[in-house]
Amino acid sequence: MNQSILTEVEKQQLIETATQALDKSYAPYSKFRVGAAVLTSTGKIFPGCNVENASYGLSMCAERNAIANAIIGSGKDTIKIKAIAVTNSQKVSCSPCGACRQVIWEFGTDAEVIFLGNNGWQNSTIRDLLPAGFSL
Ligand SMILES: O=c1ccn([C@H]2C[C@H](O)[C@@H](CO)O2)c(=O)[nH]1
Ligand SMILES: [Zn+2]
Repeated sequence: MNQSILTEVEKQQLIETATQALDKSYAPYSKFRVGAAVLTSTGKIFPGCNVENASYGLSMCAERNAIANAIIGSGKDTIKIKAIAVTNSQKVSCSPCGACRQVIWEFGTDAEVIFLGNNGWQNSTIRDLLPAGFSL
């Protein structure tokens, strides 16, 4: 468990936004609803949910949809991810998948990652989850 760089209010708002995003999830195939929320360095929070497809491999994770939403909603060339929270409808331990870790890394090598672990909310960093992430 890492020390959080967020205020308690920021953390609760991020978790609340990720939890609300669960209701928007489109997951008729796996029935595994995922909600995520990105906190940018400007202090704004953006939600995302997983969106599946009948062609299963085209399904998109909640984390990457939240990042896309943050980019669209930020109106700047790029964003900096301060933190990302992720939760799921089954309340099982679930950290971002490998693809999402690399995409988080792209927009915040110091990002905090808050996810539902085995014993409730767990704090980590993208550096811990993705050692030696790829950058150009
Ligand atoms: O971190 C994760 C892991 C899985 N999923 C989605 C993809 C798919 O729709 C469903 C089951 O894998 O969960 C996410 O959104 N984020
Ligand atoms: Zn993913």
